[in-house]
Amino acid sequence: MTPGREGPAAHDLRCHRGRLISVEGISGVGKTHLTGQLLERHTSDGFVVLEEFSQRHHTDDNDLGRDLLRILIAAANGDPFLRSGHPGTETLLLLAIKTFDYENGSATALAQGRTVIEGRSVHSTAVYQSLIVHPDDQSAYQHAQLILDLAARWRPLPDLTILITDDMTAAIRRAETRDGIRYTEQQWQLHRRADALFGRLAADDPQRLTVLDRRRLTNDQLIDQMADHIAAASPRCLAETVNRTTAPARCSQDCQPQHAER
Ligand SMILES: Nc1ncnc2c1ncn2[C@@H]1O[C@H](COP(=O)(O)OP(=O)(O)O)[C@@H](O)[C@H]1O
Ligand SMILES: Cc1cn([C@H]2C[C@H](O)[C@@H](COP(=O)(O)OP(=O)(O)O)O2)c(=O)[nH]c1=O
Repeated sequence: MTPGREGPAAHDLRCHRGRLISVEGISGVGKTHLTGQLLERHTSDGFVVLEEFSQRHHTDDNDLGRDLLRILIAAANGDPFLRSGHPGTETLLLLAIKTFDYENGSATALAQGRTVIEGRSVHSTAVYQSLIVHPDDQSAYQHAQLILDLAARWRPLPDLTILITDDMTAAIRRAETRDGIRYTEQQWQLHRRADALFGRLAADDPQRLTVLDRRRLTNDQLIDQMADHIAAASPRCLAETVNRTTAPARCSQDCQPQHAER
């Protein structure tokens, strides 16, 4: 340690764990498709993919995260937005699932230096749960920040969130075709608000959230840019800061702080 200093300043901390990445965006935007193609092209990069939230990728594996998801889906009685009428309970269970993902799988993979990609992570919970609770967009936005802040107290936020965007109608129609369903007007409205709220959260935190717009990029460009952004992402050892409040740093188990190179 440098004489006369008590320790490294927060901005001097560097992390040795792997990168924690999430892929977010409204239904049908291509998260699963693009992540699959990314993995096919980067087989040697040691990526670990988690898609715990997905109701379509739901399997019978016996673990706590999937058990919690099963309970949520059963209680929601077919509602694609997992609404059982108890939004606080749902939100805490969804955050419990994401904390479980971290404790059960991601933490070990990250400690081994591997890159973990979460298909939908805490930003999805923040967006959809706050929209359900708050009919007005400003209150929903503030509530989303609270949910992110709460999440960051229990597990690290992703080092990088890739937000895939597209024409909203085209994306939702793809999800309808894929799932063989038709969303109601009220559900379309929720997708519309989710699209806007994801965008607002991304505009607030451009260092953490990168927007890739399918309207402006070819498929190959999208996948290349996802790979480039992931390669450039740095694992964060710093205390997570959301909405100007500081949650405890959660990376002490994953990495050793050291002096940054100057
Ligand atoms: N670039 C693409 N080319 C062909 N099909 C695509 C493409 N992107 C998405 N799709 C299809 O559109 C549907 C929605 O994409 P998906 O990746 O499942 O979205 P998400 O995971 O974001 O909900 C799927 O049936 C998928 O196969
Ligand atoms: C994570 C999360 C998802 N959802 C909704 C959004 C999506 O409609 C659905 C997620 O299902 P998923 O299978 O991940 O959808 P997609 O691949 O189409 O993006 O659950 C919530 O309502 N609340 C949440 O906290």
